[in-house]
Amino acid sequence: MASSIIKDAKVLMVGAGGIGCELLKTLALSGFSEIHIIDMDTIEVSNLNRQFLFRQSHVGQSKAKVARDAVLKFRPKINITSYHANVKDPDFNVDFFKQFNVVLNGLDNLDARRHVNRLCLAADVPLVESGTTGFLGQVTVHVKGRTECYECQPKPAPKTYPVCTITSTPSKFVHCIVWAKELLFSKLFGDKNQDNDLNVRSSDAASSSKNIEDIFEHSKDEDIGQYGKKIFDHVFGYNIELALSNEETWKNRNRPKPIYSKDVLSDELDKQNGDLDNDNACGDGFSVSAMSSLGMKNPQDIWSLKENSRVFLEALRLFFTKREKDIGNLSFDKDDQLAVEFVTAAANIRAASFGIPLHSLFEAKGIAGNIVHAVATTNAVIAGLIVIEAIKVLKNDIKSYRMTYCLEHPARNTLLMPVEPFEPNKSCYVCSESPVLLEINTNRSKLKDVVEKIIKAKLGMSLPLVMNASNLLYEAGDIEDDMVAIYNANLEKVLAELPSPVTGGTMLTVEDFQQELKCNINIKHREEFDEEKEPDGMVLSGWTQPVAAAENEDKSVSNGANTSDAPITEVEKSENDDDVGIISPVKKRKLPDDSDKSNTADDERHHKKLQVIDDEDDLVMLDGNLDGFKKRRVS
Ligand SMILES: Nc1ncnc2c1ncn2[C@@H]1O[C@H](COP(=O)(O)OP(=O)(O)OP(=O)(O)O)[C@@H](O)[C@H]1O
Ligand SMILES: [Zn+2]
Repeated sequence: MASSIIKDAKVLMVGAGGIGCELLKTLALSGFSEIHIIDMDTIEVSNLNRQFLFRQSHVGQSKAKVARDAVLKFRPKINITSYHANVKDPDFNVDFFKQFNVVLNGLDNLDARRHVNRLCLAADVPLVESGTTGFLGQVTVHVKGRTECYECQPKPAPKTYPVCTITSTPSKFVHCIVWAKELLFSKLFGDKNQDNDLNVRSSDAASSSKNIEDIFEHSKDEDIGQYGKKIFDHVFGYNIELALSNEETWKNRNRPKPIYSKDVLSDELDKQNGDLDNDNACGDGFSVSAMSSLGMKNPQDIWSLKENSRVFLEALRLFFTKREKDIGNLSFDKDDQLAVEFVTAAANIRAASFGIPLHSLFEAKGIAGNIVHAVATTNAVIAGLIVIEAIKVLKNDIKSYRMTYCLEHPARNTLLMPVEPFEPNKSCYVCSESPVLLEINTNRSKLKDVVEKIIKAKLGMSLPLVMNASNLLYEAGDIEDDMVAIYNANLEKVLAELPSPVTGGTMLTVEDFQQELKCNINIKHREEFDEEKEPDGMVLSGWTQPVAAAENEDKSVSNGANTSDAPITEVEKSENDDDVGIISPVKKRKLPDDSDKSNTADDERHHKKLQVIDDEDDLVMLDGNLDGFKKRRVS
């Protein structure tokens, strides 16, 4: 029988996807009887394999509503209110949040998570946050003033690669994918005005950039088969030869092998690549497919170099014959079959050239689309943990709160790793009152840089307003010229008044129109910056910088990485050989050492050897030889 704490609780769930479906079911079966659920999406066929409250007949309908109806069928007496809406809608404001005892997130992106975190802080409602990526998952508890908020630890930027690794010295398949998707694909089918580093290395040789442009340009009367081979030979043959001519580069590396179309496709040089007579069979729009036109069926097959070359040329031909109107506007989309085929083939040919193992279309698509396939069981485990933490929160049982990590490679039979939550980060720009400190050379830096680099990129404020006392210094959006002039004059005045060198400082207040967030930035003037360490000529502190281990954390926190614009070389966690199951929480959120004898009786209980405890306080205990930890845990 459910206790009254559970029965009387009013709960808000955000997200009715993979985690959300499991969570709604578990809440209902655990005795919760007042549940509100927000989800902005409609049901897609691809959701049905794991979002078990949905059926084929529901495709196209609101997730929140269908989830509600499905659960009411087996728990007809409880109240479930569904909202088919974005949680960022202004209707869901601080007052809306205040009516709930706890908020439970089952989201898939950083942006919405941050938004809910900030609203929970503003409304002073506890948040149980969650995420899964394949076999990995975690549940964390965030209670204002007691534990870290969701943003106390900065989320690391997506992994990026140096441009030269991508353009000249790939060593992993993922580098070839980035090259194929961000450089070659964009060059051929994307916006011609965009900068593109495709020829970065070859352009320092004799060839002028004019010539290079000409090569990629397709003139109307040029035979498309010939054009395809010309591109092929240029990027896989000529460019590689050019790169090889720089001996320095290859001193400690394996030399790549140039590949020309005539070598790979010698026996069919004059044969038409695809089956032209059968053109109608390969569809229109997103359904156009080089694989089907070439009679290739299994996306899990690893194609030979020859097959990749045929797919490359056929996909290119199909783009120019069937998708002509898209050319110039395309950016890579993992749901665009022809784009995935082209990128797979191009990445594989490049991989062959550099002696890197080839991959199937299925694998390449996962890497290119940063997809980690969802695992229904992980979602179910995580949903169960969310409910356990929610109950502790409702009981105000602070000592028992746990952040729990679901591991991919359980060590010593430990699938779940509970960790005590940490205290709020005193210099968190979201939940703490203390201002962020920004040091810049105020004679050189423009407010625009500050807004772009710090406020947008680091603080994640998208439509900011920057004030100095009551003077408006910056406002995002379309602003009249005379207003801009006034802002600039205000800014100059502020900067001119700044003491130099660093003393005092000036407080700017930043507000975000969209997210109910305000942040104070204390600006101080500084003359010199270390160009290597501080290339932006500005330093933001009073806010914990990402730590080395954060890279791994990204893997566990994900379930939808940052939705913000990614840099060109962005690549994320889907690459297999990086996914070796090292879970950062072990590194970052260190568990208490066995020798940490300052334990209370309660702590002692948590240091026992591995065992499963069937009371609701904890699931699995760890023994561990883990170093001491710096941050203080909530006690
Ligand atoms: N800002 C938002 N407001 C409301 N709901 C959101 C918001 N952002 C994400 N969601 C919802 O969170 C859910 C996340 O679920 P999940 O991670 O299973 O993703 P999915 O879109 O269902 O599946 P997949 O991305 O794997 O195809 C989705 O149903 C999505 O609509
Ligand atoms: Zn915080």
